[in-house]
Amino acid sequence: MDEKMLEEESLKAKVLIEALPYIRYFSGKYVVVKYGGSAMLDAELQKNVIRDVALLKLIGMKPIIVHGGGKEISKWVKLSGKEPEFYNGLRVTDKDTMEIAEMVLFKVNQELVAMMAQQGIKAVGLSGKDAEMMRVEKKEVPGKDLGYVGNVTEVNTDLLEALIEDDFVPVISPIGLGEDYAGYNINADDTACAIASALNAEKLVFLTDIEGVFIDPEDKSTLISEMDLTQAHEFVDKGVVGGGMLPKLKNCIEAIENGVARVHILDGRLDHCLLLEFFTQKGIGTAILKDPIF
Ligand SMILES: Nc1ncnc2c1ncn2[C@@H]1O[C@H](COP(=O)(O)OP(=O)(O)O)[C@@H](O)[C@H]1O
Ligand SMILES: CC(=O)N[C@@H](CCC(=O)OP(=O)(O)O)C(=O)O
Repeated sequence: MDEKMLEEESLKAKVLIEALPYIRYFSGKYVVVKYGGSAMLDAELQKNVIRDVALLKLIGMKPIIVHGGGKEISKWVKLSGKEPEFYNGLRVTDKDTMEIAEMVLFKVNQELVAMMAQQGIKAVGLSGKDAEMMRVEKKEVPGKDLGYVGNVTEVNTDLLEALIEDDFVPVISPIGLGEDYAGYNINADDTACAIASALNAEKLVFLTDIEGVFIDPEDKSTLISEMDLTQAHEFVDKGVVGGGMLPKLKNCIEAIENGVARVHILDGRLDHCLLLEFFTQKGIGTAILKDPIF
């Protein structure tokens, strides 16, 4: 080996050593990864994300994937001749749209399951209907009927825990079982928050299409790398965050208040974002933590 090669190999060894305390800490713990549709840009990127999740599993963590697919659902709604409609970030879901959403989410789910298999990991695709895992009530908002949109009322973790105990990785789609036993469309961030809370997960990671939470999204120097609950509440109340980031940050707060130890918002378009977040001292994106940061 020449000197340059030796230097490169030694750098790899250093990376592994830096990862050691994190591997030890997270081993055996539940980590929920919310993989949003906006971060599923192409097959190569999806493969990288899935490979990272496979690695987390192989070194002893208990990962659970909750996926979205909003963009893909909108594509198929348009192909059916309708215009997708959203109200406060939630899809207005009539019966036909629900049928499309269930078909599309099943397809996305099974693609992710197959990609996990390609990495040698046994993954199982589930929706909230399986074993009544996620029960929902119809979401009521003043002045608008959202149709088949659900609020999670109960998560039954028995099936999840049994699967994980048997070494399977659950891949969950954001569909819940209604009081009328029909399928309901749930926002995927809400789904991830509900699952992570019910499992008391050590970590919940949102993979999205922006580097993290910004004070001003137009000014990249204003990225917040860590915030505590007080700051997160302030950001929501003072309207610092808007768009899709607002419900996401509210979910982060709810997850922490429900016992999830740490929540992260990362740019899922960045290659190996999960590894960079889990195994480096500085991490990437925005971390929301329970206790004040000194
Ligand atoms: N202060 C902010 N910091 C970061 N993102 C913000 C902020 N305010 C609004 N946003 C918007 O929130 C979006 C992320 O939410 P969303 O599109 O719902 O993601 P996903 O589809 O992954 O769930 C970003 O692309 C950005 O345009
Ligand atoms: C009620 C509601 O809005 N449901 C979402 C579910 C999918 C989702 O949230 O996907 P992303 O994470 O990719 O946005 C929808 O129909 O788009």
